Amino acid sequence: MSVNSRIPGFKDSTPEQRRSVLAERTGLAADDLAVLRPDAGLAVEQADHMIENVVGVMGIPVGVATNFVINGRDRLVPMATEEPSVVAAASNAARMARVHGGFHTSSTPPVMQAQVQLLDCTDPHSARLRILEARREIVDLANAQDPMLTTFGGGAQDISVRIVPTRTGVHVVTHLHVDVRDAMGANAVNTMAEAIAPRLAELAGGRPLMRILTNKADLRLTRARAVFDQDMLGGRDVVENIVHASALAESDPYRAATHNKGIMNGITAAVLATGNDTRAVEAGCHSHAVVEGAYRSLSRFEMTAAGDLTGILEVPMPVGLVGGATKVHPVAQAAVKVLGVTSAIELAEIVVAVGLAQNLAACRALASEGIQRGHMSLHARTVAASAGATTAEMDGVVARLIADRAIRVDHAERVLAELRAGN
Ligand SMILES: CC(C)(COP(=O)([O-])OP(=O)([O-])OC[C@H]1O[C@@H](n2cnc3c(N)ncnc32)[C@H](O)[C@@H]1OP(=O)([O-])[O-])[C@@H](O)C(=O)NCCC(=O)NCCSC(=O)C[C@@](C)(O)CC(=O)[O-]
Ligand SMILES: NC(=O)C1=CN([C@@H]2O[C@H](COP(=O)(O)OP(=O)(O)OC[C@H]3O[C@@H](n4cnc5c(N)ncnc54)[C@H](OP(=O)(O)O)[C@@H]3O)[C@@H](O)[C@H]2O)C=CC1
Repeated sequence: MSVNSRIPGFKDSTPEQRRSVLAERTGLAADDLAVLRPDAGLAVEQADHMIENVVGVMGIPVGVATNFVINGRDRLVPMATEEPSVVAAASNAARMARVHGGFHTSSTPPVMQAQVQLLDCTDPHSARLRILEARREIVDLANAQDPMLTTFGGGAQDISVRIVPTRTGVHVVTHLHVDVRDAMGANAVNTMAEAIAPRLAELAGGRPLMRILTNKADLRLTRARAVFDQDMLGGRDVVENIVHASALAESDPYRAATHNKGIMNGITAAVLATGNDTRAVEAGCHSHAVVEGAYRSLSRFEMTAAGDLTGILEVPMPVGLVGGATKVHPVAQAAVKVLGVTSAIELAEIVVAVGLAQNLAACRALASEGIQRGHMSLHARTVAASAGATTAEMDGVVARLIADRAIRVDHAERVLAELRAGN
């Protein structure tokens, strides 16, 4: 179903009103979104089947970013995060990209890599070639572990072998390249790694040790690109300043760390909402930011010939639609339905587009009025709640905090006391 992701005023509705607008815009039945209701969500009994020693469930806010157009299709994007202004920022940037066609994405095939570490090889360079000569045998042995994956058109495709000098000697490290289709793929490739390790050790004349995927999933890349409107950004000066901000993040690891955190604000929120492995995605993105030994920004912004701003982001994006928590967490299931995705690649491309949008919104704020106006005015609600404001008191306290330009808990407590005393 084609969605219209442009919902002006969505921000001023109540959660219940937003859920009904969401159902209407996506064509989903109310039941599909029932898990988002306050009395629903993940039950403790369900959680007890997901992790160990369960004692309860922790609720995380789930918002929906609006305005996204990705490869010509409108998307409403569920985002799970505790941080104020993140969902607003993503929606804001998507609005600025919309006028120039929104986001355009692409991906490599979903190839994950497992590593098998071999120690004590007396002739590591010859060992490497002996392993490569047995490529077909190793790939077939790996595929014998997961025949289902091959029926989906996936499975082990290739191997590569690296010689890694370490302080405990030279290690021969074999990478098994596995197309995991719509899975995130960690369990699948780890099983294959354990299965091929003995044969690799025999070929190399070494001892196998680590048999595990690498989260530096640089054969599973997803890219997003967009043009953001000069006028909506605030004019040519703002465009030029964002390019300066990008240039610093490309050259300075101190700035790059926060620039990339801004990207992950969007990526991690969308990954969490769909029940995917946020740690795997973050490890992949941050390891991908190291280029020629230096940690740099993951994205880049340039000015177009027309004076608008174009941004690109290319990162590993190991997310799945089958397996992991995605299939068992009810809210993740609802999020996947709202997204309307049917493949892991489709999900990955939406996630990376959100990361680019998040990055742009932050850089635009920083390159113009500064981050605090927007961020803190939304953070004021959290401050008011920390001071004990009820829902009925919230708007009054927030308005005073912003008017007094004092978005602090101690001031919120004073304001609350005044309001309650009838002043
Ligand atoms: C916060 C805004 C969006 C306000 O920006 P604004 O211009 O005051 O917003 P507006 O009222 O003009 O609304 C513009 C659009 O923003 C969205 N929007 C606006 N308000 C809301 C809201 N309440 N709820 C939901 N959506 C909202 C919404 O899409 C709206 O348009 P609509 O769709 O309604 O036609 C802007 O100032 C902004 O994007 N700031 C950036 C905030 C940010 O990046 N937050 C992330 C946390 S800071 C951080 O950790 C990252 C950082 C900064 O360190 C990274 C880095 O250093 O690079
Ligand atoms: N990042 C990390 O370092 C690590 C992460 N993990 C965890 O591993 C989990 C993800 O691993 P993953 O292998 O995806 O989990 P699963 O094993 O749960 O799911 C993958 C399996 O789903 C089946 N499947 C069904 N349909 C498809 C399809 N269309 N495409 C692909 N597979 C399909 C296949 O199994 P079959 O062929 O048997 O049907 C496949 O092996 C996450 O929970 C993650 O947290 C675990 C270890 C380390």
